[in-house]
Amino acid sequence: MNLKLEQSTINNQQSKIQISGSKSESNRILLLQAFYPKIEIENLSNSDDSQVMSEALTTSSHIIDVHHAGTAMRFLTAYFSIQNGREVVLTGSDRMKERPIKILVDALRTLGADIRYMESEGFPPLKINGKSLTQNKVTLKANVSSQYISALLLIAPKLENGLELTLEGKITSVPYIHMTLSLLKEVGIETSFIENIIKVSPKSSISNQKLIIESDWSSSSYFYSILALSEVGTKITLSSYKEHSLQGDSVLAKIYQQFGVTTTFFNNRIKIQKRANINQKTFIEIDLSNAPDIAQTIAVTCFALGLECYLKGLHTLKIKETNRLLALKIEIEKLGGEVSITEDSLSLKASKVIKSQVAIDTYNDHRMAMAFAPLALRTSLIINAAEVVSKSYPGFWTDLKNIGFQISE
Ligand SMILES: O=C(O)C1=C[C@@H](OP(=O)(O)O)[C@@H](O)[C@H](O)C1
Ligand SMILES: C=C(OP(=O)(O)O)C(=O)O
Repeated sequence: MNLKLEQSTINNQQSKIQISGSKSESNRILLLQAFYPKIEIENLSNSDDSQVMSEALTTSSHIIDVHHAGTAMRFLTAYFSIQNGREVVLTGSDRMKERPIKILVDALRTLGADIRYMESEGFPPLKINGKSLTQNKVTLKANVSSQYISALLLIAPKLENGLELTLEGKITSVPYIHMTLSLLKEVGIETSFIENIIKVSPKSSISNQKLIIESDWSSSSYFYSILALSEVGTKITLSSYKEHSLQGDSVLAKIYQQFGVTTTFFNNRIKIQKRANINQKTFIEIDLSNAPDIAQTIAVTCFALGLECYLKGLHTLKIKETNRLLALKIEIEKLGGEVSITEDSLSLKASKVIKSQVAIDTYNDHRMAMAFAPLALRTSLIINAAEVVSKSYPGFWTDLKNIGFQISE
C-alpha cells in the first residue's frame, strides 16, 4: 500500500492522541509474565512485534517465526535456551537472517545452552534445544546491541544461581539495559549494576502484581517532529506518559526544545507545543548512542527545517530493520538534501529546497515511513509500502488523519 500525503496543516482542535504501550517494555514484561504468571499487564503495546512475542510465548509449535522483531528474536533465543526438554527453530524475515546474534549465542553457550545455526554462522535461524543451564558467569561485548544483554538479564532470575555479566567495551543503548533492570526490580528481583558488572539474583516466584506500561516514547517522536514543522501556537496532547520514564527515548522532550517545541507533563499526559521558530543558522549536533531509534525522526526534522546537523553515536543503525544510515541518505537526497554518512554518524547540509511528489521507499522499516511523514507539512509526498508502520505503531496513519493530514491510497 503506497500512501499519498497531500500538503497538510494540523487541526488544533482534534489533537489528542492515545499511543499504545512501549514495545520495549511490553516485550520484556511478556517474557517475565511467561516466567511469573502472577503478573497482570495494562496498556500492552498493540505493535506487531509485541503480538509476535506474545504468540511465541504461548504456542506449542516447533517453528517460531518472529518476522522483523529484533527484541523478540534476541529475548526468545535466551528464553527457549532454558525451556528444558523443548526443541524449537527460531526464525524470522530475510532481514532478520542478516541481523547478527553471535554475541548472544556465544554467551548462552558459555552458560551451557545448546544452540545451532541452521544457515549462516552467527545469524538466525537457530535450532535451540532447551536445557537447565548450570553456569552463572559470562563476559560479552557490549558495543553492538544492548538487546543481547537484556535477553540474558531477563532469563537470569530463572537460572539456579542467578547471573553475573561482565560487559566489555563501550556499552551501547544503555537506557534499554536500565529499563530491563528496573522492570526486574519492579517485580521483586534483586539486581546490581556497578561499573561494567551486572548481577541478578535468582527468584522462583513472585506475588500478584499489575504492571502498567507507559506509552511508547519512540512513537511520540513523530509528533515532536510534526510540531517542530508546525506554526507557533500549535499543540498536541499525547497519553499516557510519565515524567520519570524507563524509556531512553523520553530524551525527546529535551532534544526538541532546540526546535522550539516544549513539553508539559500533566495527569499522565504530555502537552507538546510549538513555542518559537528556530533560527535558520542553528547547527544541531546530537549523540544518539543512548536513543538510536529517534535518529531518523531527528534527521528528517532537521532536513525539513533547512538546518545543518551532525548526528553521531549511530553505530547500531546499520544492523536494524534496514541499514538506516544508508536508507536516510538515499531518501533525503531524493528530496534534494545533501547527506554524508560514516560507520556511526550522519551529516546533513542546510538545504533550502524540498522536492515535491517524491516517493519515499521504506525498506521494510516502520521508522522510515513514520519519520518522513511529517514532511507533508511542507510538501506533498508518497510513502511506499506504508503498512510497515504496524511493526511498532499500527494506528499511525489513522492518528495522522485525525490531526489533519490529508492521506489517500
Ligand atoms: O531493548 C530494546 O527494547 C531495544 C534496544 C535497542 O536496540 P540496540 O540495543 O540493538 O541498539 C533499540 O534500538 C530497539 O528498538 C529496542
Ligand atoms: C530497532 C528496532 O526494533 P528491533 O531491533 O526490536 O527490531 C526499532 O523498533 O526501531
